[in-house]
Amino acid sequence: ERSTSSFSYSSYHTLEEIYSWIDNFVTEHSDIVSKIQIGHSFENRSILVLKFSTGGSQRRAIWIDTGIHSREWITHATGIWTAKKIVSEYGKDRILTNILNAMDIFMEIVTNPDGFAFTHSMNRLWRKNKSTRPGIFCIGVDLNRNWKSGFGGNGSNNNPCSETYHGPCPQSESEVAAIVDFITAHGNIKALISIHSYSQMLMYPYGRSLEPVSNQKELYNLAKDAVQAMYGVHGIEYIYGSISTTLYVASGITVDWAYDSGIKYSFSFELRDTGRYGFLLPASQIVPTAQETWMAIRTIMEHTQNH
Ligand SMILES: O=C(O)[C@H](Cc1ccccc1)CC(O)(O)C[N+](=O)[O-]
Ligand SMILES: [Zn+2]
Repeated sequence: ERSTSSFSYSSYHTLEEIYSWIDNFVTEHSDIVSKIQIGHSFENRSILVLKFSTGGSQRRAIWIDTGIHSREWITHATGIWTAKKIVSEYGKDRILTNILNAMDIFMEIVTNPDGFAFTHSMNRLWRKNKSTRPGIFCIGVDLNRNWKSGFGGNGSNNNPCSETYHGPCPQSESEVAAIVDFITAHGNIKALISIHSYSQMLMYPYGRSLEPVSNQKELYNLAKDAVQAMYGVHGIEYIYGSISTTLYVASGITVDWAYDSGIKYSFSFELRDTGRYGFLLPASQIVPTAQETWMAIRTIMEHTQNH
Protein backbone atom coordinates (compact mmCIF):
# COMPACT_ATOMS: atom_id res chain seq x y z
CA GLU A 1 0.00 0.00 0.00
CA ARG A 2 1.46 3.39 -0.95
CA SER A 3 -0.96 5.57 1.03
CA THR A 4 -3.29 5.53 4.01
CA SER A 5 -6.25 6.63 1.88
CA SER A 6 -7.11 2.99 1.14
CA PHE A 7 -6.64 1.90 4.78
CA SER A 8 -9.84 0.90 6.56
CA TYR A 9 -10.09 2.41 10.05
CA SER A 10 -13.13 0.23 10.68
CA SER A 11 -11.35 -3.10 10.22
CA TYR A 12 -8.84 -5.14 12.18
CA HIS A 13 -5.38 -5.45 10.60
CA THR A 14 -2.32 -7.71 10.70
CA LEU A 15 1.04 -6.64 12.14
CA GLU A 16 2.44 -6.10 8.63
CA GLU A 17 -0.56 -3.96 7.63
CA ILE A 18 -0.18 -1.81 10.75
CA TYR A 19 3.59 -1.33 10.30
CA SER A 20 3.05 -0.37 6.68
CA TRP A 21 0.26 2.03 7.71
CA ILE A 22 2.68 3.61 10.23
CA ASP A 23 5.23 4.27 7.47
CA ASN A 24 2.61 5.76 5.14
CA PHE A 25 1.04 7.79 7.95
CA VAL A 26 4.40 9.32 8.95
CA THR A 27 5.20 10.09 5.30
CA GLU A 28 1.84 11.79 4.74
CA HIS A 29 1.98 13.83 7.97
CA SER A 30 5.73 14.42 8.28
CA ASP A 31 5.08 18.02 9.41
CA ILE A 32 3.67 16.79 12.73
CA VAL A 33 4.39 13.05 13.06
CA SER A 34 7.65 11.10 13.23
CA LYS A 35 8.51 7.47 13.92
CA ILE A 36 10.92 6.36 16.64
CA GLN A 37 12.20 2.81 17.16
CA ILE A 38 12.60 2.43 20.93
CA GLY A 39 13.80 -1.18 20.87
CA HIS A 40 13.00 -4.67 19.62
CA SER A 41 10.88 -7.57 20.79
CA PHE A 42 12.04 -11.02 21.90
CA GLU A 43 11.57 -12.30 18.34
CA ASN A 44 13.43 -9.24 17.03
CA ARG A 45 10.55 -7.19 15.67
CA SER A 46 10.98 -3.39 15.81
CA ILE A 47 9.18 -1.62 18.62
CA LEU A 48 7.78 1.59 17.11
CA VAL A 49 6.47 4.80 18.68
CA LEU A 50 4.70 7.64 16.88
CA LYS A 51 5.74 11.13 18.02
CA PHE A 52 3.29 14.00 17.47
CA SER A 53 5.02 17.37 17.85
CA THR A 54 4.49 20.94 16.63
CA GLY A 55 7.92 22.15 17.71
CA GLY A 56 10.00 22.98 20.77
CA SER A 57 12.36 20.46 22.26
CA GLN A 58 11.72 17.96 25.08
CA ARG A 59 8.28 19.49 25.65
CA ARG A 60 6.04 18.13 28.40
CA ALA A 61 4.47 15.05 26.86
CA ILE A 62 1.71 12.45 27.00
CA TRP A 63 2.42 8.70 26.59
CA ILE A 64 -0.27 6.40 25.18
CA ASP A 65 0.20 2.67 24.64
CA THR A 66 -2.17 0.09 23.14
CA GLY A 67 -1.83 -3.62 22.51
CA ILE A 68 0.30 -4.58 25.51
CA HIS A 69 -1.96 -7.65 25.64
CA SER A 70 -2.02 -9.00 22.11
CA ARG A 71 -5.56 -10.43 22.06
CA GLU A 72 -7.08 -7.04 22.90
CA TRP A 73 -7.40 -6.08 19.22
CA ILE A 74 -9.83 -3.23 19.82
CA THR A 75 -6.98 -1.34 21.51
CA HIS A 76 -4.60 -1.34 18.49
CA ALA A 77 -7.52 -0.37 16.27
CA THR A 78 -8.43 2.46 18.67
CA GLY A 79 -4.79 3.61 18.69
CA ILE A 80 -4.69 3.79 14.89
CA TRP A 81 -7.98 5.72 14.71
CA THR A 82 -6.78 8.08 17.47
CA ALA A 83 -3.52 8.79 15.60
CA LYS A 84 -5.53 9.75 12.53
CA LYS A 85 -7.88 11.85 14.68
CA ILE A 86 -4.99 13.84 16.15
CA VAL A 87 -3.62 14.88 12.75
CA SER A 88 -7.14 15.53 11.42
CA GLU A 89 -8.15 17.74 14.34
CA TYR A 90 -4.98 19.79 14.66
CA GLY A 91 -5.87 23.32 13.53
CA LYS A 92 -9.61 22.54 13.76
CA ASP A 93 -10.41 21.36 17.30
CA ARG A 94 -9.43 24.19 19.67
CA ILE A 95 -8.77 21.88 22.65
CA LEU A 96 -6.55 19.45 20.72
CA THR A 97 -4.76 22.30 18.94
CA ASN A 98 -3.96 23.95 22.28
CA ILE A 99 -2.71 20.62 23.66
CA LEU A 100 -0.39 20.02 20.69
CA ASN A 101 0.86 23.62 20.69
CA ALA A 102 2.09 23.06 24.25
CA MET A 103 2.86 19.36 24.55
CA ASP A 104 4.07 16.35 22.56
CA ILE A 105 2.19 13.04 22.30
CA PHE A 106 3.94 9.66 22.08
CA MET A 107 1.87 6.67 20.98
CA GLU A 108 2.97 3.04 20.91
CA ILE A 109 0.32 1.14 18.96
CA VAL A 110 1.78 -2.41 18.91
CA THR A 111 3.33 -2.74 22.35
CA ASN A 112 3.52 -6.55 22.11
CA PRO A 113 4.33 -7.28 18.43
CA ASP A 114 5.31 -10.94 18.89
CA GLY A 115 2.11 -11.76 20.75
CA PHE A 116 0.07 -9.80 18.21
CA ALA A 117 1.57 -11.72 15.28
CA PHE A 118 0.75 -14.95 17.17
CA THR A 119 -2.91 -13.97 17.60
CA HIS A 120 -3.11 -13.75 13.80
CA SER A 121 -1.17 -16.92 13.06
CA MET A 122 -1.85 -19.47 15.79
CA ASN A 123 -3.86 -18.40 18.82
CA ARG A 124 -6.33 -15.51 18.70
CA LEU A 125 -6.55 -15.39 22.49
CA TRP A 126 -2.81 -15.11 23.20
CA ARG A 127 -2.14 -12.47 25.90
CA LYS A 128 1.54 -12.54 26.89
CA ASN A 129 4.71 -11.86 24.90
CA LYS A 130 6.58 -14.82 23.30
CA SER A 131 9.78 -14.95 25.36
CA THR A 132 11.33 -18.34 26.22
CA ARG A 133 14.01 -19.29 28.72
CA PRO A 134 16.15 -22.45 29.12
CA GLY A 135 14.44 -25.09 31.23
CA ILE A 136 11.09 -23.28 31.22
CA PHE A 137 8.47 -25.10 29.18
CA CYS A 138 5.75 -22.49 28.94
CA ILE A 139 6.03 -19.43 26.72
CA GLY A 140 5.58 -15.76 27.49
CA VAL A 141 5.53 -13.16 30.25
CA ASP A 142 2.54 -10.98 31.08
CA LEU A 143 3.85 -7.53 30.10
CA ASN A 144 1.38 -5.92 32.50
CA ARG A 145 3.01 -7.67 35.49
CA ASN A 146 6.70 -7.19 34.55
CA TRP A 147 7.16 -3.63 35.84
CA LYS A 148 9.30 -2.79 38.89
CA SER A 149 6.58 -1.24 41.04
CA GLY A 150 5.17 -3.95 43.32
CA PHE A 151 6.86 -6.63 41.20
CA GLY A 152 5.94 -10.17 42.24
CA GLY A 153 3.12 -9.05 44.52
CA ASN A 154 -0.45 -10.21 44.80
CA GLY A 155 -2.29 -10.34 41.50
CA SER A 156 0.73 -11.65 39.60
CA ASN A 157 2.02 -15.18 39.32
CA ASN A 158 5.50 -16.73 39.41
CA ASN A 159 4.39 -19.77 37.44
CA PRO A 160 5.64 -19.40 33.82
CA CYS A 161 2.53 -21.24 32.63
CA SER A 162 0.24 -18.64 34.20
CA GLU A 163 -1.44 -15.95 32.09
CA THR A 164 -0.23 -13.44 34.69
CA TYR A 165 3.38 -14.73 34.91
CA HIS A 166 5.48 -11.75 36.00
CA GLY A 167 8.77 -12.95 34.53
CA PRO A 168 12.08 -13.69 36.32
CA CYS A 169 12.71 -10.07 37.38
CA PRO A 170 11.39 -6.54 36.80
CA GLN A 171 11.81 -5.31 33.22
CA SER A 172 13.15 -8.73 32.19
CA GLU A 173 11.19 -8.33 28.95
CA SER A 174 12.65 -6.15 26.18
CA GLU A 175 9.17 -4.82 25.37
CA VAL A 176 8.88 -3.36 28.88
CA ALA A 177 12.54 -2.31 29.21
CA ALA A 178 12.24 -0.32 25.96
CA ILE A 179 9.40 1.79 27.38
CA VAL A 180 11.09 2.26 30.77
CA ASP A 181 14.30 3.41 29.07
CA PHE A 182 12.47 5.75 26.70
CA ILE A 183 10.26 7.40 29.34
CA THR A 184 13.14 7.66 31.84
CA ALA A 185 15.48 9.22 29.25
CA HIS A 186 12.79 11.63 28.05
CA GLY A 187 12.23 12.82 31.60
CA ASN A 188 9.24 15.07 30.83
CA ILE A 189 6.30 12.68 30.43
CA LYS A 190 3.40 14.14 32.44
CA ALA A 191 0.63 11.63 31.71
CA LEU A 192 0.52 7.95 30.76
CA ILE A 193 -2.49 6.13 29.33
CA SER A 194 -2.23 2.35 28.93
CA ILE A 195 -5.16 0.88 27.03
CA HIS A 196 -6.64 -2.59 27.53
CA SER A 197 -9.89 -4.36 26.82
CA TYR A 198 -12.51 -5.38 27.87
CA SER A 199 -14.89 -4.29 30.71
CA GLN A 200 -15.63 -0.61 30.03
CA MET A 201 -13.59 0.92 32.84
CA LEU A 202 -11.31 3.93 33.35
CA MET A 203 -8.89 3.30 36.19
CA TYR A 204 -5.92 4.83 37.98
CA PRO A 205 -3.30 3.54 40.46
CA TYR A 206 -2.79 1.63 42.62
CA GLY A 207 -3.28 -1.87 41.37
CA ARG A 208 -0.87 -3.38 43.87
CA SER A 209 -2.70 -2.17 46.99
CA LEU A 210 -5.95 -0.66 48.24
CA GLU A 211 -4.02 2.36 49.55
CA PRO A 212 -5.13 5.57 47.78
CA VAL A 213 -2.54 7.56 45.79
CA SER A 214 -1.73 11.07 47.05
CA ASN A 215 -3.81 12.81 44.32
CA GLN A 216 -6.66 10.28 44.44
CA LYS A 217 -9.39 12.94 44.65
CA GLU A 218 -8.02 14.70 41.56
CA LEU A 219 -7.76 11.46 39.59
CA TYR A 220 -11.26 10.40 40.69
CA ASN A 221 -12.77 13.68 39.50
CA LEU A 222 -10.79 13.62 36.24
CA ALA A 223 -11.92 10.04 35.60
CA LYS A 224 -15.51 11.09 36.31
CA ASP A 225 -15.28 13.94 33.79
CA ALA A 226 -13.68 11.63 31.22
CA VAL A 227 -16.32 8.94 31.67
CA GLN A 228 -19.09 11.52 31.34
CA ALA A 229 -17.50 12.74 28.10
CA MET A 230 -17.47 9.12 26.85
CA TYR A 231 -21.14 8.65 27.74
CA GLY A 232 -22.04 11.73 25.72
CA VAL A 233 -20.86 10.14 22.47
CA HIS A 234 -22.83 6.88 22.23
CA GLY A 235 -24.43 6.50 25.67
CA ILE A 236 -22.02 3.74 26.71
CA GLU A 237 -21.36 3.54 30.44
CA TYR A 238 -17.85 3.10 31.82
CA ILE A 239 -17.14 2.68 35.52
CA TYR A 240 -14.14 4.31 37.15
CA GLY A 241 -11.92 4.26 40.21
CA SER A 242 -8.60 2.82 41.34
CA ILE A 243 -7.59 -0.49 39.80
CA SER A 244 -7.51 -2.45 43.06
CA THR A 245 -10.93 -1.23 44.22
CA THR A 246 -12.66 -1.24 40.80
CA LEU A 247 -11.31 -4.45 39.28
CA TYR A 248 -8.85 -6.49 41.34
CA VAL A 249 -5.40 -6.32 42.95
CA ALA A 250 -2.67 -6.59 40.28
CA SER A 251 1.06 -6.09 40.85
CA GLY A 252 3.93 -5.08 38.59
CA ILE A 253 1.62 -3.09 36.31
CA THR A 254 2.40 -0.25 33.92
CA VAL A 255 0.46 2.53 35.64
CA ASP A 256 1.83 1.81 39.14
CA TRP A 257 5.38 2.08 37.76
CA ALA A 258 4.47 5.28 35.90
CA TYR A 259 2.88 6.82 38.99
CA ASP A 260 5.81 5.90 41.22
CA SER A 261 8.15 7.38 38.57
CA GLY A 262 6.43 10.75 39.02
CA ILE A 263 3.80 10.59 36.26
CA LYS A 264 0.91 11.81 38.41
CA TYR A 265 -1.72 11.41 35.67
CA SER A 266 -1.53 7.67 34.95
CA PHE A 267 -4.60 5.84 33.69
CA SER A 268 -5.60 2.49 32.29
CA PHE A 269 -8.66 1.93 30.13
CA GLU A 270 -10.65 -1.25 29.69
CA LEU A 271 -12.50 -0.62 26.43
CA ARG A 272 -15.70 -2.27 25.13
CA ASP A 273 -17.52 -4.46 25.79
CA THR A 274 -18.66 -6.01 29.08
CA GLY A 275 -18.40 -9.62 27.94
CA ARG A 276 -20.90 -10.30 25.18
CA TYR A 277 -18.08 -10.44 22.58
CA GLY A 278 -15.16 -9.73 24.91
CA PHE A 279 -11.83 -9.82 23.07
CA LEU A 280 -13.67 -10.76 19.86
CA LEU A 281 -15.40 -7.38 19.59
CA PRO A 282 -16.93 -7.03 16.10
CA ALA A 283 -15.14 -4.62 13.75
CA SER A 284 -18.40 -2.63 13.50
CA GLN A 285 -17.69 -1.38 17.04
CA ILE A 286 -14.14 -0.12 16.30
CA VAL A 287 -15.07 3.41 15.26
CA PRO A 288 -17.77 3.94 17.91
CA THR A 289 -15.36 2.68 20.59
CA ALA A 290 -12.55 4.91 19.32
CA GLN A 291 -14.88 7.94 19.12
CA GLU A 292 -15.94 7.66 22.77
CA THR A 293 -12.41 6.84 23.93
CA TRP A 294 -11.09 9.94 22.16
CA MET A 295 -13.30 12.18 24.29
CA ALA A 296 -11.80 10.66 27.45
CA ILE A 297 -8.22 10.80 26.17
CA ARG A 298 -8.70 14.44 25.17
CA THR A 299 -10.16 15.24 28.60
CA ILE A 300 -7.12 13.68 30.33
CA MET A 301 -4.66 15.48 28.02
CA GLU A 302 -6.41 18.84 28.53
CA HIS A 303 -6.30 18.43 32.32
CA THR A 304 -2.62 17.48 32.17
CA GLN A 305 -1.82 20.52 30.06
CA ASN A 306 -3.57 22.83 32.54
CA HIS A 307 -2.03 21.42 35.74
O1 LIG B 1 -5.31 -8.08 34.25
C1 LIG B 1 -5.01 -7.15 33.49
O2 LIG B 1 -3.85 -6.87 33.12
C2 LIG B 1 -6.15 -6.27 32.94
C3 LIG B 1 -6.69 -5.42 34.10
C4 LIG B 1 -5.70 -4.38 34.48
C5 LIG B 1 -5.53 -3.26 33.67
C6 LIG B 1 -4.62 -2.28 34.03
C7 LIG B 1 -3.83 -2.43 35.18
C8 LIG B 1 -4.00 -3.56 35.97
C9 LIG B 1 -4.92 -4.55 35.61
C10 LIG B 1 -7.29 -7.14 32.43
C11 LIG B 1 -7.11 -7.41 30.91
O3 LIG B 1 -7.23 -6.23 30.18
O4 LIG B 1 -5.82 -7.94 30.67
C12 LIG B 1 -8.21 -8.38 30.42
N1 LIG B 1 -7.83 -9.75 30.76
O5 LIG B 1 -7.88 -10.09 31.96
O6 LIG B 1 -7.42 -10.49 29.85
ZN1 LIG C 1 -5.15 -6.42 29.09
